[in-house]
Amino acid sequence: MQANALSTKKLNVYYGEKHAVQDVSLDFAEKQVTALIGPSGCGKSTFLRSLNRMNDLIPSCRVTGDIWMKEHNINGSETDVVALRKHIGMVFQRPNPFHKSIYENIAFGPRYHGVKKKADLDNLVEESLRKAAIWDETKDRLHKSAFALSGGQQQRLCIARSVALKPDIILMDEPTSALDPISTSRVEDLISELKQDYSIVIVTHNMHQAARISDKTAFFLSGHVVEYDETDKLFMDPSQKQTSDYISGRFG
Ligand SMILES: Nc1ncnc2c1ncn2[C@@H]1O[C@H](COP(=O)(O)OP(=O)(O)OP(=O)(O)O)[C@@H](O)[C@H]1O
Repeated sequence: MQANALSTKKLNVYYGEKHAVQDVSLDFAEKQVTALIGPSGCGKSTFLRSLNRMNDLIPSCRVTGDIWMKEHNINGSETDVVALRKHIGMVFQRPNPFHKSIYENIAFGPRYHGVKKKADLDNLVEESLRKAAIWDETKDRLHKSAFALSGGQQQRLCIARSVALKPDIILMDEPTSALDPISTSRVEDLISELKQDYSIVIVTHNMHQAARISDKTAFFLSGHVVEYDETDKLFMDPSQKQTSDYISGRFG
């Protein structure tokens, strides 16, 4: 049986009185892509952001329940969230490179975490850009601004920035929704390659995308998980009527 990279047990998320995520228990297998789908406002992003404690940054937000990474429950006050986010990286909907050079976008995080030698940083920059399939497009302009890259290239740079910290898990919140079809296809190919080394959890509104790139899919509705299964099974033979109504476009 495949080991889990991360598991939630009865995870609940509240914004003040609003109960946005309700009793969600999910296991994310190592080196697999798991897609979170569901209509707007059903709690996918809120759930995703809980997994690396990004919701801590929202004052009204409260998260209860367990998030297990190996034998550690990371949803506790003793968790060092900066160190945690090194293990669980995040890529956002809109590419958000730093106002720095391509090289510095990658080197910044590892340097902060203690990699000081230039040769080590050079290697890490190249390795990360290669892993994110953007080395060939950037190798001759590493010291130019990241903002000179196209949107699709910036998103692959952001993935490289995440990879440079050698995470175990990469969370992606609609990473292609701001991209054109060709850039989307490149990022999808990249996700399929990255799963050889990383466990990936991706929120997507695009059901074709979920079907193309994920191994497992969770269907969220009104803060609950209605169904969680192998992607092929969930799309071809869902066990819940709400799932079949959603994937056939009857609502959402
Ligand atoms: N910072 C916040 N403060 C208060 N309520 C919030 C906040 N962020 C999200 N919510 C509410 O929590 C619920 C879940 O939102 P969330 O963004 O997680 O849904 P989603 O499924 O990711 O939606 P979408 O697909 O539109 O991004 C919604 O009702 C939303 O209005």
